[in-house]
Amino acid sequence: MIDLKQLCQSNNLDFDDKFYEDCEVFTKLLRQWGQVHNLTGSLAIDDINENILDSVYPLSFIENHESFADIGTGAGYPGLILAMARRDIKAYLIEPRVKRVSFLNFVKASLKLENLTVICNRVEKVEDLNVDLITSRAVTNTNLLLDITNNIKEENSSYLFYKGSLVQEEIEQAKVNNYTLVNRKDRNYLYIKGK
Ligand SMILES: C[S@@+](CC[C@H](N)C(=O)[O-])C[C@H]1O[C@@H](n2cnc3c(N)ncnc32)[C@H](O)[C@@H]1O
Repeated sequence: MIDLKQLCQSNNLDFDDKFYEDCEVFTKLLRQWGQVHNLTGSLAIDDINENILDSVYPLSFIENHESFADIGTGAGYPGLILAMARRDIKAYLIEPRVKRVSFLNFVKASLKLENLTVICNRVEKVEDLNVDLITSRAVTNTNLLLDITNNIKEENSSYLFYKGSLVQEEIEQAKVNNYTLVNRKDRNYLYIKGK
């Protein structure tokens, strides 16, 4: 089994001990809830650690943001993990499926994540929210993501989309400018800067 701290450090990421303790609680709860409810894919520890690393990896290259909203957080990747890693940033998780929202709220309460708000809705129906970073993994293509998040963006919002091999086609289709593309294994992180 690969230790999460070692995994993060070998990727030039370091967090305080509290983050790793929180990840242990998250992992335990995910494995408990995941056996009963259909929350996510693999519940193997190594896969959970890899998903945690995938979630926080962009913290090594993105700018500082005051708030972010994660679209379609599911069982927690990447938005819940980002909120655990950066308790100083206001975090919103937008997820319409009730069981997944119950799990996210249970983790929020267990870890006393005061920076976190979980919204049970589809993003296009969310009102009165504007954030300066919008994140999403495995929900829909870039063009559609930009479209359905129009109501929660600020004038200069940035975007961080966790993409796979189709990222270049998506960039062209969505006519994206001013972006950074960072690759790690099969993951392509598409960071579209608002300013
Ligand atoms: C394949 S799961 C991905 C979950 C998580 N982001 C991950 O990478 O493991 C897609 C999630 O997006 C949510 N979703 C789908 N359409 C959405 C929408 N319009 N607004 C917010 N969430 C949405 C689904 O309920 C589901 O939990």
